[in-house]
Amino acid sequence: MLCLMIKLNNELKDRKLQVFGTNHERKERLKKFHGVRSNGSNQPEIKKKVTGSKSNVVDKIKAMEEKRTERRRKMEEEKVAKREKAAINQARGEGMIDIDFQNLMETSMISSAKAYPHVPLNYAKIFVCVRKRPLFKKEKESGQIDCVSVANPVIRVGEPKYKVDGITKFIEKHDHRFDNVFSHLENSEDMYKSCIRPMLDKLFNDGVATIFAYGQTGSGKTFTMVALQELAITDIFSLAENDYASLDPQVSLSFYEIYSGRILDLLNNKKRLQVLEDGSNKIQVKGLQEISVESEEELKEAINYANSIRTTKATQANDTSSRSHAIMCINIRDGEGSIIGKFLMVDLAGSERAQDIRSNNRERRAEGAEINKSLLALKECIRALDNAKGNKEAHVPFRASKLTMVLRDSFMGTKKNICIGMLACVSPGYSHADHSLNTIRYAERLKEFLPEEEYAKLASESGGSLPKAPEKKKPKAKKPPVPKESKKKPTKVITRAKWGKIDRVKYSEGLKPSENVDDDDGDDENQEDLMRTKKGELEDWKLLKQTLRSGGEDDFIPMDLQEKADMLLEKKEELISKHMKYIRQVALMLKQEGELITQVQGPECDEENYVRNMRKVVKQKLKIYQDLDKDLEEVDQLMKEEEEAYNLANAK
Ligand SMILES: Nc1ncnc2c1ncn2[C@@H]1O[C@H](COP(=O)(O)OP(=O)(O)OP(=O)(O)O)[C@@H](O)[C@H]1O
Repeated sequence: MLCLMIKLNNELKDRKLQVFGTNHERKERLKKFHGVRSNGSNQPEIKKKVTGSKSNVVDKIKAMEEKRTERRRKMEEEKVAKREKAAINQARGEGMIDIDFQNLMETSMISSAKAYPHVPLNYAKIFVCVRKRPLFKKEKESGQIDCVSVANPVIRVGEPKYKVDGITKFIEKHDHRFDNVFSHLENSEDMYKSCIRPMLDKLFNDGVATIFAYGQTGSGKTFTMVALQELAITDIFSLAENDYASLDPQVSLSFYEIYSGRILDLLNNKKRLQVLEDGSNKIQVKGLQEISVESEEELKEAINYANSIRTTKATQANDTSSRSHAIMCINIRDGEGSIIGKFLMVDLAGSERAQDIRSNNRERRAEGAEINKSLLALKECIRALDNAKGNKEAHVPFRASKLTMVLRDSFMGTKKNICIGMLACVSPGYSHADHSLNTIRYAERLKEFLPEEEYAKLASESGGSLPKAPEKKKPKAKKPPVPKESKKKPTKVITRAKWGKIDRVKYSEGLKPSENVDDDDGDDENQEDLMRTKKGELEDWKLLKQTLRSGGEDDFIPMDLQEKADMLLEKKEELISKHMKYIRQVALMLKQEGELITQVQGPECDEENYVRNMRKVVKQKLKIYQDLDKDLEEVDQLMKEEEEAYNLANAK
């Protein structure tokens, strides 16, 4: 053992190796020096290992380099493709578009191959359609991308978004199904054929057909309504003169707008009207003019005129943005003058105006609050009607807003054939995606839609086809017609329109339109109706708020602000009408004062009479101004409260 150790030590020393450790360790050290593996083989174990790993690393590096080159090649290709696309966009006159989003959007569009033919909408009492307007040149120039695609009855909004990393772009797709949807390639005639034409027979058969156009400013509501009106008028006259000639139908028109809670007659110098509910629960727009028309041209001219004087304001989206709800009502009366059918087309104010309730301008806030309330009320009325499934006892909260109040007959009148159509209009630009989605969601909540299989069956039975022709450019809107006063042929005007029989008054050139209307101020019966109307409005609005709250739909509405804005608007209206009444009274008193002065300065010089009567006048005036001051103080206080509610809502 010792000998072995000495031998091993010597060998180790000869080879300049270290001599510590056990004999086994010494032997291993020597073996290692001679390149002998511990299993006894002569294979250079370690050497091989080193050589193997080196080749792996080289392979890996090579693969990585290849990948990098491929990645660079792809990036370069993408850059070139982007440059090419940008050049194409530029050549088309389109602005600086985000090419990534443009590419993503193009691959996210719904395929029109999936589209069903449009279904004629006489199968439903309530129908809801969506129309997408084309992207305008100036929108393309400003870098807008089309984010809306259509495959009837589905509409898809692609919402451009960033992932949480804040860099990666993606498109969130939102698909929604309706009764019919129309792409920008389809024109108003396509829409008319399936949506409006099927309901016109109802107008001659104890029916009320009401069409609404809903959507954001500039989405094409007025464009659609005007085109549909023109087409409908031609057919209404054709039906009246041919199919239903035996009824001796008479066509008449009324046209008014609701702006900031005020009802203004568009056929009578925007005269302010009142909506009142009488003792027998009939809703009347007091003093509304109804013009009896003899021909298609006369009707179109009157409608053009009314459309041209609507309350509008230029916005970024639209040169003439409507701030009011416009209600066109064509009445069909039989030879006796009784109404046999009504056709209403309601061009609603821009839906995003409802958000003006948060504006920093009080007037805009008041407009916004009113629009908000009326659009919510409209939604609830249509929904209630859909849920009622024909149950006449079901409560429809039509009194909740002026808009729904004047449309009572559209929801629950005595007519047999009621039909409601909602045409939701959307703008295609991606910066409007939010608004387009809001419009679509509003429209979607109005009714329950047919399951896809049933729709498919209906569509295949209808035999309709999907028109693809690009929309022809419509001629510019006609100039407002010559005011009625200077028209050569006098038109018949019907005052005090009633739902039943009417009394006709010849419209003469010398007569100012306002002279046709009664002034009901100070009328006791009127006051009673007014109180009833206000009470009904408050009750239904309260009910509507409860419904919204229970459905979790009031989260986004600053209800306190809405309440205060409503109260302020109401009080302001009351104040102004009182003030006007006082001015008339004071004017009478001034006349009386003048007479008293003349008398006291005259030869009779009855001073006692002068003093006695002047004191009466002064007392009356003091009372009037005290009353006025009280109302002014209330309005002042409400303005402060409304301002506080606004600050609170915006602080949330
Ligand atoms: N389908 C369409 N095809 C071609 N042009 C359209 C279409 N829809 C709308 N337009 C054009 O878009 C512009 C805005 O349309 P329109 O006035 O109808 O919008 P709106 O929704 O009524 O807006 P507002 O609520 O502000 O009144 C108009 O110049 C109109 O001619």
